[in-house]
Amino acid sequence: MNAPAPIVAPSILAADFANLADEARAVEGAADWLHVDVMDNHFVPNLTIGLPVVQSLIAATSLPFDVHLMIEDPRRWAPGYADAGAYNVTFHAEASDNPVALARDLRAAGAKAGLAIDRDTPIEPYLELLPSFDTLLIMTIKAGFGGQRFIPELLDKVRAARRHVDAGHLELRIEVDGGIAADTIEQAADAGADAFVAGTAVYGADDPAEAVRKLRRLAERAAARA
Ligand SMILES: O=C(CO)[C@H](O)[C@H](O)COP(=O)(O)O
Ligand SMILES: [Fe+2]
Repeated sequence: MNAPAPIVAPSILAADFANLADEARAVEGAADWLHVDVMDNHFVPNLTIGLPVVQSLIAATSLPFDVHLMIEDPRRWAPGYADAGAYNVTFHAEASDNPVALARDLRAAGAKAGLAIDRDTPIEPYLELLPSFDTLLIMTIKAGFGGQRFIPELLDKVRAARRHVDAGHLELRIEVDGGIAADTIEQAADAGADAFVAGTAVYGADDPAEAVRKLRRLAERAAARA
């Protein structure tokens, strides 16, 4: 495995929504990216925040934004997040009929392009698309809600993706999202993930920045073993 240094991305889904800017700033200096879950009450049953709030948050913090779009019709909405200055914009494979075209649009707008794979979607049909992407987000839960239990069986998709990425010498982050915490992050890193979203494990902790640092130490330890 040739994974680069691990990235930890706290998810503000688990933060206090009345104090989002402060919650974002609480992990500045510790986090690599800030993960923002955009849910539209159609692609998933939950509803969170949209572009105006993300624009304001981007202006309020220095962290690179990792936007996870759990929405229908991403071709209509995703480029707006790239235009707003998001570092990485990830949309779901299940919601897109032409993922490569949308990845091209996102890159043209100056963002990294991410493809997300939900719990029940096999990875194999998408492996050949990966050269068009910078990030592959593999859900380790069913997309839609924070605070769910990590599903270790889904790491088989991470292993398959890691084999493909390494064999093809692709420059692509393999990100896991859902139930990532001190007791699960090493399994995910061992499987080949090198970017880790954590909501509850960070914002449910007394010291969110220290929780991020601890997760990174565990991921680094696993990467060193590999
Ligand atoms: O995409 C998501 C849910 O669909 C969230 O990013 C994810 O749930 C993070 O929260 P937690 O770490 O609490 O599982
Ligand atoms: Fe997410």
